[in-house]
Amino acid sequence: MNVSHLSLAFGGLKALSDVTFSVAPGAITAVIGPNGAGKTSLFNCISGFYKPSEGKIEFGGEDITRLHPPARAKMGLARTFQNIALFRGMTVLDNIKLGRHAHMQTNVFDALWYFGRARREELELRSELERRVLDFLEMEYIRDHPVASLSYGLRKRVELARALAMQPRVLMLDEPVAGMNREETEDMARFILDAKEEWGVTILMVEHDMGLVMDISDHVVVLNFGQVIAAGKPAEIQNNPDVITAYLGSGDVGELSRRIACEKAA
Ligand SMILES: Nc1ncnc2c1ncn2[C@@H]1O[C@H](COP(=O)(O)OP(=O)(O)OP(=O)(O)O)[C@@H](O)[C@H]1O
Repeated sequence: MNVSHLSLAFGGLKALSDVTFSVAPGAITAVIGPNGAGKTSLFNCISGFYKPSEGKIEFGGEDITRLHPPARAKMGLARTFQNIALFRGMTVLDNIKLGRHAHMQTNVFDALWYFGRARREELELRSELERRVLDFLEMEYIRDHPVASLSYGLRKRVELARALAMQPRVLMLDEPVAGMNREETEDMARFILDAKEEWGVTILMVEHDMGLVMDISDHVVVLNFGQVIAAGKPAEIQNNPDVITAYLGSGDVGELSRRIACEKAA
């Protein structure tokens, strides 16, 4: 995926200015930056919820800048949300099944085309995939539990499962470990890495947890005031003076300096 010269304004406020970066296939790319830097705005432009005023987003060689979110999802762009967006009264499995709708045919001709054996085979394949996702995320034992009865960490995992069940080419994770305790964070880190390594999914994530970002990312893009101020490997980013300056005064600087101190001590 290539994002080029993307700009977005809310009235007089420039949320994004000339943002350019690439997401390498098969890698984990993280977008970081202090509060209000433009990370969520960037995610919303990429998934199609916001229309950028300038710039281009290419996905799999196609220009998707003007496509609606469902069309992008159909092309293999899946996302999770910062605040959990699940149907709380429904079971884990039913929530995961909702991911399939991105691939299901909706018009009459498509429905007729799929009628009968082909349709049944597709449904069987989907069930098999949902079973594999449940197994992969170690959630088989809660498949029939209502989402409302689950812990916060498990609910975040259901969101990941639903996105994976869309068989995405690129999975966008919006703050996947926000609000999680250490153990839940470690579990999620392992699942994200495995999604990349075992399922071959390309990952683009926004995350405040600097420890997670530095541990699992292949490439980090740093935003500040809507502009890219640095991009590179985690080790390069955490020693970049512009990044450290951008984080001064933000709540995340503590974690960043702790990481730098640990690297120096090692
Ligand atoms: N819908 C909106 N209307 C007006 N201004 C907005 C809107 N969404 C975001 N902004 C502004 O755009 C800027 C970038 O916000 P954004 O939410 O993208 O940053 P962020 O990096 O995701 O922040 P955080 O880490 O706090 O989630 C901020 O100044 C914010 O106030």
